[in-house]
Amino acid sequence: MPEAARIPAIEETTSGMDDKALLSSERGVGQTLEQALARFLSRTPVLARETVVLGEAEGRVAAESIRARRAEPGYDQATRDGFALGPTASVEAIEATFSIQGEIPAGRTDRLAVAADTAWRIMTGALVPAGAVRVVPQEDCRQIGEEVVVPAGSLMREQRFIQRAGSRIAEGRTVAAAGEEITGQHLIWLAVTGNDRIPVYRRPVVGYLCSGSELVSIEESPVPGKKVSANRYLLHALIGRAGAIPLDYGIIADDVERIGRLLLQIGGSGVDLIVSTGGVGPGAYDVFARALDQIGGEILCRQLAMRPGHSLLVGVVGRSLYVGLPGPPSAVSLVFAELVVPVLRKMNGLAVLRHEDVRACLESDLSIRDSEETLFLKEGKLCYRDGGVFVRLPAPLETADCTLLLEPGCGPFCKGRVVTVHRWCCR
Ligand SMILES: Nc1nc2c(c(=O)[nH]1)N[C@H]1C(S)=C(S)[C@@H](COP(=O)(O)OP(=O)(O)OC[C@H]3O[C@@H](n4cnc5c(N)ncnc54)[C@H](O)[C@@H]3O)O[C@H]1N2
Ligand code: MOO
Repeated sequence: MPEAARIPAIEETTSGMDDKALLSSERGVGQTLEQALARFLSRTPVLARETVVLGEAEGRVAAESIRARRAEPGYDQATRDGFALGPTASVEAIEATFSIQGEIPAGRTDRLAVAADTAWRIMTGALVPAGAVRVVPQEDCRQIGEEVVVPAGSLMREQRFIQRAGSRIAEGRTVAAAGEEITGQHLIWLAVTGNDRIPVYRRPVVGYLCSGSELVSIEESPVPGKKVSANRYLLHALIGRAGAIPLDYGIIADDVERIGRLLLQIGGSGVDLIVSTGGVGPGAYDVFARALDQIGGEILCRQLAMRPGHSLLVGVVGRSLYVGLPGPPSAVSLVFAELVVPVLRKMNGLAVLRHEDVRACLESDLSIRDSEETLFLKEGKLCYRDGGVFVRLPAPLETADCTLLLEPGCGPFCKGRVVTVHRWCCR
């Protein structure tokens, strides 16, 4: 278990708020998503750096700008199987004849040269001999014994089928920028430019638990009144896709003392973030806020001016950040995407924390109560046609791919309205 990072002291601006807003914001009640996220991020540390071997770098975030230690390609290489030609005076003629000096397969390293009116048979990726003017693909010429006949058109073609040393990546050029996620393409560029040890940020470790006395594990057949903890699987996937390491702390009953003890145990174990689902609602079973109070945890936000997310808790337990998500699985995925993903992106060291805003046209009317205070989040399904971006609610059992953000005071949300959408990416 990694040593937990120190959580920064809170530092935020409260200017521009009236007394009532200030009071409620201090208690963390009724904040907007933006305020809650700013407060959460202000307490989120960027994790420590470590070095990984290139084979393990995919999906990690570069902790500094990584430069080409050598140029790519490292030598002038042929990009076709064919003939590397020396200069010839007979470009004006219909064709020119070159005598073949030998063959250069890929991997041959001796320094060769090509004289005027001669050619080397050459393979794709092989070192081009000094003095070569161009490579002509084999299908464009005729080999007759020890000679090759090349038509004039091929001798004048703009494309020379030689990739010069350093023409793709010059030595010293940035291959991956600090704060950028290392992708499969970066692996190619890093490998060819001699980068085998990659400085990255440590991945966040996220402990998760699901609360609810109605929850059972998948091995059990639930009797009426009980249900399988689907959030267990959802959270595992969401955390992993956000570039973090998920640790399952199981199902826990709605019991303040037991929850408090478990939170203390997880908070003391060095995880970076604790995520729970359920037990943050308004009723008598609002157990997490009470547990946090009992164990001396800090509450940063609760009950956002947002649905889902009206029931929600953000806080600090020991040296771990904590977020208590609402119980319904659809609320879990929406609030996770909007509030938790940016926090994990910051811990991971990513330069860009937020989802990309997409403007999309509603495909049908949405029956959402018009509200002056509440932001409504809905799962959406994007589609692209006729050069436009459209969004609709997913059909039952259809997977969603975005969050629809229905801003307060902007309704009614009728067919044809353009709304903001956050497309879900891997992190
Ligand atoms: N009088 C009011 N009641 C409720 C309100 C309200 O404003 N006034 N808000 C509702 C909303 S919205 C939500 S969200 C919930 C929040 O309550 P909790 O966070 O305590 O969530 P639970 O009651 O524990 O669960 C809600 C729902 O989700 C199911 N659930 C919980 N955990 C899981 C799991 N791991 N896997 C699958 N499903 C789970 C749970 O059984 C409930 O059906 O409060 C509303 N009530
Ligand atoms: O509080 Mo609920 O989170 O609106 O789904």
